[in-house]
Amino acid sequence: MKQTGNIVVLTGAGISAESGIDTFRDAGGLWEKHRIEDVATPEAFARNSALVQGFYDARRAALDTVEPNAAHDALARLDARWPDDEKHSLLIVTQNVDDLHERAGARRVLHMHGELRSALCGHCGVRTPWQGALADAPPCEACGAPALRPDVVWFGEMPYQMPRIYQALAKADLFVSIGTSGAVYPAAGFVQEAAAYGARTLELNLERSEGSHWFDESRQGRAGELVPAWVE
Ligand SMILES: CC(C)NC(=O)[C@H](Cc1c[nH]c2ccccc12)NC(=O)[C@H](CCCC/N=C(/NCCC(=O)O)S[C@H]1O[C@H](COP(=O)(O)OP(=O)(O)OC[C@H]2O[C@@H](n3cnc4c(N)ncnc43)[C@H](O)[C@@H]2O)[C@@H](O)[C@H]1O)NC(=O)OCc1ccccc1
Ligand SMILES: [Zn+2]
Repeated sequence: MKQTGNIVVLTGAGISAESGIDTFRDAGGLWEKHRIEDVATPEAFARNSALVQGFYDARRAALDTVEPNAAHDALARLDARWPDDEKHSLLIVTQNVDDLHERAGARRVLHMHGELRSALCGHCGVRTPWQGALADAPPCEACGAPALRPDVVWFGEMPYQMPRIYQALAKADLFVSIGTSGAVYPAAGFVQEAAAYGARTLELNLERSEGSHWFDESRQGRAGELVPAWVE
């Protein structure tokens, strides 16, 4: 059995569910209230930017009403004690656009689908930390274009930092997936990528995900219990 030195953790909406943030596909989830095509594609933004800005402004505002939960805290503890040297590394790749990993104290976090607390200029690409609404945003400070949009990856757009993610998957000894349904690519394909390079693969999820059969082991339950138990 390969010694566990290099760990990649993939998280999805399920890890933030116990903090009170809606998931996407569960009953009453975001995609029940909004059609993906209407709020999470570049075409939707071009068609009706006010609707899309409103969707993300509401989610950004909701961040002030929630706190990290025991699963975020446990990953932050792992991040604090796991070495970072030629034999050890840890990367938390999240599909989530919330800031709960960082608020729990985790540092080695990569937001592959972007962040609510950031604005992206659609004209010059400059990113600006953003707290309030974007609906009535001023023009971009860098280029003056009225083109500020949520700094999130929409369907059909390339996720962020893919080369860094594939690099980490290629050297991973252990790949752990937490709170994700495995319905959205390329994230849903990471387990196969890691397994192809010989990593052990573990799923921690409320129910078996669409890609559950790709994992060496799948544990069902709430992240708030499963993750602290796994980390300790
Ligand atoms: C719908 C799907 C079929 N479509 C795609 O995958 C598309 C198209 C596609 C690409 N490749 C393919 C291959 C096959 C088929 C389709 C495709 N992918 C794309 O468009 C991607 C971009 C996709 C990103 C879109 N943006 C998001 N988010 C940001 C915005 C926003 O947040 O609004 S996706 C968004 O939805 C996904 C939601 O999934 P989950 O997080 O898993 O949430 P979900 O609700 O589904 O599940 C929650 C799970 O938690 C569990 N759970 C619930 N409570 C708990 C609990 N308490 N504890 C534990 N578990 C729990 C539940 O049981 C459940 O299993 C996340 O990724 C999330 O970020 N871009 C792209 O492909 O670019 C080109 C490319 C790429 C690479 C190389 C070359 C070219
Ligand atoms: Zn600009």
